Amino acid sequence: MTDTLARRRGIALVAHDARKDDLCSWAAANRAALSRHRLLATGTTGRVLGERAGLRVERLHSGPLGGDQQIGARIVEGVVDVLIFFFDPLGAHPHSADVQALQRLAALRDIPSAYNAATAQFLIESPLLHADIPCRTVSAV
Ligand SMILES: O=C(CO)COP(=O)(O)O
Repeated sequence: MTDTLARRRGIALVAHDARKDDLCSWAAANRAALSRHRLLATGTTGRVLGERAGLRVERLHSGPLGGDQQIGARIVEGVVDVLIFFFDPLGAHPHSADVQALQRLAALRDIPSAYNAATAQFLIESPLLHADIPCRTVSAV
């Protein structure tokens, strides 16, 4: 299938502060592939992706202010096909309950999810992203 026929997916991008450099580097390296999709992100992540990777991103609220929950709601609404969440495995966060809830919904709804660049690369290169079939196998929970 050619790129022009590639299906447009909803890709949610989130990074904790300690991982924003990693996410921006990964996103900049994959800018062409990412820009074919509908991107949404928590507030600060969306801003830095725009500034540093040149991507057009729908920005929700900042994570600690409810952005993770907004991404979770978008998952439930069915507009997120892929979650890329570079969380900080070494730090404590005041909104860790929201982070857990987002990860739980992603698991519940069978959303392909990446928590690091290695897995994100698998997802962005997956033929599933470009095929006219659902990314997930669970259609209704
Ligand atoms: O805290 C976050 C995810 O839990 C990310 O939020 P920001 O993108 O606003 O920094």
